[in-house]
Amino acid sequence: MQVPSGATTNFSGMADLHAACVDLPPADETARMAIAAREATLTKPAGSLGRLEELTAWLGAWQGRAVPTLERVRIVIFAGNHGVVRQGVSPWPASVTAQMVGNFAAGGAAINQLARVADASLTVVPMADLAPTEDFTVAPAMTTPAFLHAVTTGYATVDAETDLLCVGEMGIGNTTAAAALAAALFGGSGRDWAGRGAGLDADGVAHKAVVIDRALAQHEAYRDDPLMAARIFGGYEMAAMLGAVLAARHRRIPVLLDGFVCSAAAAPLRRLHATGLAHTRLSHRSAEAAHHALARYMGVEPLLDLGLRLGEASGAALAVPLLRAALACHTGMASFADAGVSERT
Ligand SMILES: O=C(O)c1ccc[n+]([C@@H]2O[C@H](COP(=O)([O-])O)[C@@H](O)[C@H]2O)c1
Ligand SMILES: Cc1cc2nc[nH]c2cc1C
Repeated sequence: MQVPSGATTNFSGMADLHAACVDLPPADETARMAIAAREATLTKPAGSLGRLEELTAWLGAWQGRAVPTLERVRIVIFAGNHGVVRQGVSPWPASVTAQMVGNFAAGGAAINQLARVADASLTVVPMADLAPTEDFTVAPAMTTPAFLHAVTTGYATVDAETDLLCVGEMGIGNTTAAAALAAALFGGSGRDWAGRGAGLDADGVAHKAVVIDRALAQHEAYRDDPLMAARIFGGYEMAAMLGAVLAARHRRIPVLLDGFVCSAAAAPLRRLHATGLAHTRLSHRSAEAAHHALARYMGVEPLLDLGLRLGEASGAALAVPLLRAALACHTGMASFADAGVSERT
């Protein structure tokens, strides 16, 4: 694991953060056009590598390179605990969050194996010493300073020398936070957004939906304010993911989002700006039932659909070899002219 770099951006107020979320740099369209031009010369029918072609162009457009690279792939996992766990919304005790952070450090988690396969570095950032947020059925999950501090921490974790960032999380109870945040951002009730999380049964999911409905009724301030919604219903690790995805945008680093929780954490950027998540791709569709709807609201199409419901950036890590394959084709294939292959009539 690597030690995160120190803070370079400090969001001192919600207005500061809001400004950073709406004043966003665009991709490098010259690089995108150069990649499309080379793609058209390669020995295959135009478009026959499907979404792989678009992925190469996306990588290069955000890296600002006509020849994209995947030398420095970094996975960052943020961990946090949730006060709403006391409402009985998870089948696991909150202590598992810290225990899994220990497991990440010891190399024993799924993500340690997947990061190695992806040839990616892995950084784990425990948030707020793993103290829980407030129970958001009673009070906002975070105070404004605590929320901004968590966003700033996530922002500072992103190393500018990164070719691709994979973002993920660990936090018992956070599928409830993600579901409540999704409802706050896109509408609907607890029933629409509550799912099995880390293994609830049907009765548990029904109870989780009631808890979410109570929380939505408790708060008003989130309406039409996506950042306020993230403060009220999110968590420290979710705020940090928001900060990391935002930092990547300002540094023009392409991002692979992970599952349901990661998507909900990043979703305020989509609500605040039509192209707020253009530098990201959704790595997979989680088995969490509402991820399908959330992806649709966010206007993103998952790359993989493997029935994963783990979190900890596992889906993002699994999509890295797919990007490496796309890039290998783009950089390694011969052109029609070089290979002496006839072009179509
Ligand atoms: O992000 C997802 O798609 C996802 C789906 C199901 C479970 N999780 C993980 O499970 C934990 C949260 O589950 P729960 O039931 O305690 O809310 C948390 O550590 C997440 O990383 C994550
Ligand atoms: C064991 C365990 C591992 C996890 N990894 C991410 N979320 C998790 C939740 C649990 C319960």
